[in-house]
Amino acid sequence: KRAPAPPKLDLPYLKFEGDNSASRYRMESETILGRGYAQYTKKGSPFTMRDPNDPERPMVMLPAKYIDEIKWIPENRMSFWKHIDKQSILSQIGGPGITEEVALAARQGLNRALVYLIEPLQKACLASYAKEMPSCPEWTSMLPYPLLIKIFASMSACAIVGPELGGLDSEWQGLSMNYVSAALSAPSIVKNKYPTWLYWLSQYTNGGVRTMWKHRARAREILTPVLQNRINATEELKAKGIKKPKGPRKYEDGVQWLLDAHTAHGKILTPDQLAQDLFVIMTASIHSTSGAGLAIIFDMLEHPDTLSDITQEILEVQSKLPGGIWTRKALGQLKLLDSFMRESARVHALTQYTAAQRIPTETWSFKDGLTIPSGFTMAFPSYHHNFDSAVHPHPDTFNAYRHLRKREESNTHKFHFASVSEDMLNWGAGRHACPGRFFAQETLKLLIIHLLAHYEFKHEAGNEKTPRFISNNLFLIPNPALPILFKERELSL
Ligand code: HEM
Repeated sequence: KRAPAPPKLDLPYLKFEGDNSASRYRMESETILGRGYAQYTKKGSPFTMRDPNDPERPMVMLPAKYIDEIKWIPENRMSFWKHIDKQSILSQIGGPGITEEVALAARQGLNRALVYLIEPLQKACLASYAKEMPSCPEWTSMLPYPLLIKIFASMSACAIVGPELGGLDSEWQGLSMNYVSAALSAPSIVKNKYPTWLYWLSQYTNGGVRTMWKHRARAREILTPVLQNRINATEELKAKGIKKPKGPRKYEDGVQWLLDAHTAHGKILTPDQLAQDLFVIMTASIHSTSGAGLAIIFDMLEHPDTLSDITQEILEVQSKLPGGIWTRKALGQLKLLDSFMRESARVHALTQYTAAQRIPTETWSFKDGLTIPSGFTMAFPSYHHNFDSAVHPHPDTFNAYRHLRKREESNTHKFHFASVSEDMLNWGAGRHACPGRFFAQETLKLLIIHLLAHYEFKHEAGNEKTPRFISNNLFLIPNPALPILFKERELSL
């Protein structure tokens, strides 16, 4: 029996004149979003357009004024995870899904421990550069994106699985990266080949999905002793009557934080659940952070005028660091670099045209009467919000000092790269606002410090017309296939 057709929405529906095909949306959805923003959102009204993840229901684009009303509504009424499921169907084919414990582990465990993690992250960053970056005494052409992925992955492994598994050539590194690429490519193949009610079959018949299940099983095996170590360490503290130790515990890593989060919710963490939770953290973090990093590099090439000031700022802070070891406080002093990173995030919206996507699980009415039936995806057009002159004066100018000036003039605690604020919706909002954003901020800074200190980089002649950014449905992705020239330099930091 067919499900009843979803209700019709009494809201303007925007589409392309003439060719209104799915492939046109893939390349040009920004045009419709831009039109809708100018005509409706900017004036405080919603509009709808095709939802690339739902052929039956359009997506509702909301003005920013509605965000406060939904940002703290619990997940079971206003779901972010259902949006992720619609987008990637991962959890329907045996892949990992976001859970309360994953969010809690990142929000509390990771963010509290971040202050202790900077030194190991710096070491992992340097070791990974030494391994992955080819020698380049002369200008040498390279693809920066795979490099960024490898370096960020090895930095995050040291934080996520800790010392036993996080090493550079560890089995975990290869396994988890292979899992993430299978998990990113398998869903679209399954979506194209199977009807929704046969998705479950893909674990037996589809090579990519089978690979995911194989990696999940192996991860379960290698995580079993690591989890036991964390359980033992927690028991030891308990036996000594220590509830909250001063300073870092024996283990401060994803395995420990997930164990803490499960315990806090009265749940037992199994090795299989641990594998899934770690994989979802990696899936959420690797390409998003590497993409933001690549966008920053492209912007540094496009707007080199502030690079000498940024390098000078790094030199000044670094010169006062004992042993050249960075701390969270010292990274926080890189205010111009931070402002540059936030400006890059403003103009490229951290790779997504929309933010704070939510699906109401029951009919939802806003205070002014706007009513959205369950199952429809609502989102905020964050990219166009970033280019609204009422939000950011002279929005078409890339101004590396923009957010630094705002910090100086109004509030030093706001407008950092990782700040969630009304002027930038990229990190989402409320209970689901990205809990990994501070980690992304600090890892990107460490990565960029090393890059600026040891390399010059420039575009290759002849590729001026190659697009720097590519639109894909509601994503804006820095071109991963654009090579850049690198050359080693001696700038002593
Ligand atoms: C530049 C890099 C990143 C970007 C652009 C990004 C972006 C986002 C966005 C837009 C959301 C949804 C927020 C909302 O709708 O309110 C989100 C959620 C999430 N992110 Fe990130 N993220 C990044 C890095 C990371 C990292 C490094 C981690 C983990 C270490 C992480 C873990 C998560 C998790 C677990 C959630 C779900 C939170 C929840 O549902 O409560 N992210 N991220």
